[in-house]
Amino acid sequence: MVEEEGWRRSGIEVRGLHFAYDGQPPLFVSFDLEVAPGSRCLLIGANGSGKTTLLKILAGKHMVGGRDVVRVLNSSAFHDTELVCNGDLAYLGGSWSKTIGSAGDVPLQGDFSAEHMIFGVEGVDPVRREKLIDLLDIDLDWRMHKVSDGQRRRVQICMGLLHPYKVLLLDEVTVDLDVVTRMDLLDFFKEECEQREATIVYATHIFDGLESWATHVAYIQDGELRRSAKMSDVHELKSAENLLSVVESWLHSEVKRPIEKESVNSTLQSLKSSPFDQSPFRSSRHMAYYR
Ligand SMILES: Nc1ncnc2c1ncn2[C@@H]1O[C@H](COP(=O)(O)OP(=O)(O)OP(=O)(O)O)[C@@H](O)[C@H]1O
Repeated sequence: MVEEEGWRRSGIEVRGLHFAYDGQPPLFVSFDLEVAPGSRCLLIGANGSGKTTLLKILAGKHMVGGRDVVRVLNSSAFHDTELVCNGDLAYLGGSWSKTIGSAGDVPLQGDFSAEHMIFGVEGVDPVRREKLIDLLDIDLDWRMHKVSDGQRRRVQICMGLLHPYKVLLLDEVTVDLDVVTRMDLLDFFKEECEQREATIVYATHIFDGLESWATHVAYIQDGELRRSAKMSDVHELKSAENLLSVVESWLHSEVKRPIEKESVNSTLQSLKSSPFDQSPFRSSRHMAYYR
């Protein structure tokens, strides 16, 4: 996905990533990924393929080897904590109570108002805040313990976007939104990428409207990057009806690969007894650190 000279100074770069959950076989082995600044990259894959794990690694939530393995905005995603603290790197995930971008760990289900939550985030440009409240159609009087899942999600998204991030990692956050809000939000993201050269990686299983929204696609299967391309270079899209049918065909072809599955098993077997076993990556995964 290298598009311009010097993009490494401000994009995402993953080089030789190794990662395994404690006691599990490796999920990522020598994994590489590049995302140029200003990209809107769809992260696609079957359930369990590793999307959430990858986004959390990009968000600096897992320690993975040295400073050069996962670089975001030319900093180490894990080691350079100011990336998150200053709002440059934002992560919006599925949980209501986990970290919300730079807003920290905030529970979103107590007896308090949406206004209390949103206005509690410090150092925010009031114009940007009004724009987001309007875009997400948030009633500031909502009591957070009485709202619907979709309304709570809107408040979560609003809080996560209050600071003008440079890199935004989205893990299926639009799933509870109604179609109008989802499309308005996608338009907002597009504007952010085009006007500020923000970079977005978006993991989703909902493909409506994404053919023209995304600039790039990264498709992973069992922790392996199978495709990484500009949307305009995905030749199947030219003949298929929509992105959904293309992704469907990719997922179907995964199931039809028994021989490769065998080879994955033998690869895992050989990894267990390979020098990787003694590598620093192995020891770092046994010290698995989770933020
Ligand atoms: N905390 C954990 N401990 C051990 N294994 C985990 C943990 N979280 C995820 N996994 C495993 O890692 C693999 C990748 O999971 P991950 O959540 O990254 O997949 P995903 O692509 O986001 O899936 P989905 O589309 O269902 O959200 C799965 O096999 C899963 O079982």
